[in-house]
Amino acid sequence: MADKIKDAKIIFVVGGPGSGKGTQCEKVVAKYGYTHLSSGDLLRAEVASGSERGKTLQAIMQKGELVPLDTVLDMIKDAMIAKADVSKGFLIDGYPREVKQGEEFEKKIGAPCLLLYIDAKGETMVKRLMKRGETSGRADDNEETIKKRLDLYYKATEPVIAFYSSRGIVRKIDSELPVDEVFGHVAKAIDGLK
Ligand SMILES: Nc1ncnc2c1ncn2[C@@H]1O[C@H](COP(=O)(O)OP(=O)(O)O)[C@@H](O)[C@H]1O
Ligand SMILES: Nc1ncnc2c1ncn2[C@H]1C[C@H](O)[C@@H](COP(=O)(O)OP(=O)(O)O)O1
Ligand SMILES: [Mg+2]
Repeated sequence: MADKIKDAKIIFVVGGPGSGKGTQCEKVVAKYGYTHLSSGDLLRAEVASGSERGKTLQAIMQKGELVPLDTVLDMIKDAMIAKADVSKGFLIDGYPREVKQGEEFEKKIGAPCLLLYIDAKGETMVKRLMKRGETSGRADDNEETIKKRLDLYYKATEPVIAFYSSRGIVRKIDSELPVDEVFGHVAKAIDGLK
């Protein structure tokens, strides 16, 4: 596994709920042709399959909690293996959500060359998620769950940024700006990779 993807770039995309991770990843795919793997999308696909495991996952996500590490890491790993031969780069969106997830990813898969830290104010994220909730159909885009997701983000996920900062691979992106301007900064960070 590590062999198969050793030439592909691995980029972690980290930020609070509603910060704009998915929006920026879509644009990176369009411009650079990287493979976008969103942990949340992979989990929602499992829920949509109607499997027993999906039912368990749905209950956790509806509460705004994190699903077990092994479940989400296995899903990402399988998805990476499926694309390993054709992919020049992987955008890992929504993972790691806690330091332990980053450590396990590196043990089982490999090291990231860049962490895009998509940064928006708490109040901005809440506003965007409430708006997204009008049409997303997502069980977690409601006021009560949004609050829990934000709390968990500050508690569990922000330390991830500090952890990788010491390695010098974090690029902080101001996601308060209009989408295309945010993308300008994202593209600069990616163009800076060798
Ligand atoms: N820079 C931005 N300015 C305004 N709205 C944005 C911006 N980035 C994302 N959004 C909107 O905010 C919502 C959440 O974005 P999304 O990409 O789904 O975030 P995440 O994947 O981080 O939860 C979406 O409705 C999206 O259209
Ligand atoms: N890496 C991960 N570890 C544990 N749970 C995760 C996870 N990624 C996603 N989940 C679960 C819990 C999240 O609240 C839910 C939705 O995730 P998401 O789609 O990445 O949200 P968003 O894009 O709004 O930040 O799925
Ligand atoms: Mg998303």
